[in-house]
Amino acid sequence: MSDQEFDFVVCGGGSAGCVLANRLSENGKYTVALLEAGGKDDWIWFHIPVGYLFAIGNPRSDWLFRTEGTPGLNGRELAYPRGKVLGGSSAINAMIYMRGQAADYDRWRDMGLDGWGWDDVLPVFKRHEDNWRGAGPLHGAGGEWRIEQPRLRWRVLDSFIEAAESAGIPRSEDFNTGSNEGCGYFDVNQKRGRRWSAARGFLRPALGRPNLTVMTDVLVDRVLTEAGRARGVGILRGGVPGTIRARREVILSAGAVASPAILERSGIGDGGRLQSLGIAVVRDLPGVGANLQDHLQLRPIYKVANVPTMNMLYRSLLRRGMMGLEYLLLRRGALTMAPSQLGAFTRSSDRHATPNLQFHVQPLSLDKFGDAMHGFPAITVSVCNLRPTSRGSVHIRSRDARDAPAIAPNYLASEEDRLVAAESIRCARRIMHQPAMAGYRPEEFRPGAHLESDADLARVAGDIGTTIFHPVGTARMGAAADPLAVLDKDLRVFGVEGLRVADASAMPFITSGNTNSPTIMIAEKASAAILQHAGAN
Ligand SMILES: Cc1cc2nc3c(=O)[nH]c(=O)nc-3n(C[C@H](O)[C@H](O)[C@H](O)COP(=O)(O)OP(=O)(O)OC[C@H]3O[C@@H](n4cnc5c(N)ncnc54)[C@H](O)[C@@H]3O)c2cc1C
Repeated sequence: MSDQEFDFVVCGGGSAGCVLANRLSENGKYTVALLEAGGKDDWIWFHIPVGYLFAIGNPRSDWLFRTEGTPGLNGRELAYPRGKVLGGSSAINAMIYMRGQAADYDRWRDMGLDGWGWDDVLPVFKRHEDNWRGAGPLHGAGGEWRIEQPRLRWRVLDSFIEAAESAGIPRSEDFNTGSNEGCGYFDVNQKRGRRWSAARGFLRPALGRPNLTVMTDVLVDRVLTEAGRARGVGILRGGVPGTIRARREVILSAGAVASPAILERSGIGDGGRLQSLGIAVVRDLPGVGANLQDHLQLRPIYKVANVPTMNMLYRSLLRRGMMGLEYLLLRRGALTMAPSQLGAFTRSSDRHATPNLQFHVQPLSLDKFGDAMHGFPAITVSVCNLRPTSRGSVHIRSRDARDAPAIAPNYLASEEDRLVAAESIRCARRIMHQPAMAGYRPEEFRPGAHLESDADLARVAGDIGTTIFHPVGTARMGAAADPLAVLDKDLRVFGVEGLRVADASAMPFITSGNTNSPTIMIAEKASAAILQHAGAN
């Protein structure tokens, strides 16, 4: 392939990459290439919300990564889904709109990252928002990122809100105010019953611009550097090597699994590790691929009676037909359903100043996503520790871009995380034992009411825990003196000119909630910093 040259080369067309492609091409002054390893989002299940059921675990849409065996999960390996298509993980995710807590961003600011406090990022969230509430002090309207209320309610979930209230968790009308404490239905990234991915929201409006080139089925191998400066990228297109040159900057937005892998293949990472793979060291940055954080969801399942759940509705062919018809005619009903509709945020103990648990309550149950639903009526009261203290890693196994990296999430490695796991199962039980649920005769199917001690609950957490799909932190921002920092506050890779990482990898600490919209905010701030720098040069 002959060399092509652009001002900016954006690697990865996911949540962050779609925002970067839009913003960097907006003023028409610069040429931009967006390189995506997956294909176009031209499959119906990228747009009908329940499509995640078919997209996760499917090579058409998912990288099909697997984790290493994890000691805290009693040796289990997990499927680790990541979107592989324009829109990235936002094309297959659960669509929950969540910013996190004000305290998350204030913590980033307080570690020396000026410009990342809640007061700094709130205007960024608002600017691209098109919230069903309209514009106000906390929300924006008219932007690219559409946010709606779910189009379906369930009696059993309404009762759960009442139960949470009597267990001391107040009702929440809005999880995105800076405090997400409370219980209520999640807002979702949908528009009139269709998924609203980053490709839909940010990329599609920019596609007609003559200065934006989108290339799909292009695997970025590594960043090409000359004298400490990024000059372009080496790619594989249909297995054929090629080069795309960057006049100004290369921006990695391949996500928290792939961005650190591209850095390592480029000679940017822990020097010793790179040398052992025969890779020449361009910059010794031991934080590359370290600091992996993710939310581990524990999935207590309760059998229930006297109330509809998806398990039973889905078994009936007639009901399924009706669901299809309802969607076609009204864009309503079960096909618009995000997997988790109801949320609750609370504290597992007084040790925490703000909620450290998030519940995702689902009117269905299954052994794991991809499996059939159980043949009995049940709900799942999934709960995760929002601020885990365990840290994992993502590292390449070889120099070959086609080899999947080794993902070691290291869940439940710390005593604190095991304690929170035990507390969170008890918290689920406390809510399910409230009078509002009594009419459904809830019966704990998993993990099992006989397990009560901290040690037993922590062990069984390892049996029922799985990812809630939020890996972050593998090329994190930090102060220059911080030995594990990879990026400065403007997302520039330390010691390599013309190279930034702008995606979920950049988070120093995981946000207390779902990570898609925080990643989109990061991409907005990266775009502003890149344009400012370009304007000054
Ligand atoms: C199943 C699932 C459910 C989730 N549910 C929610 C939710 O409800 N709400 C929420 O807020 N968050 C959710 N998340 C998390 C959220 O979607 C991610 O945090 C977010 O999408 C991360 O954005 P990103 O830009 O960092 O990476 P991604 O969106 O994953 O984008 C990375 C892109 O880079 C491409 N790429 C990777 N390697 C290369 C390469 N070498 N060359 C070229 N391209 C490459 C990928 O194909 C992909 O398109 C979920 C995630 C998943 C997977």
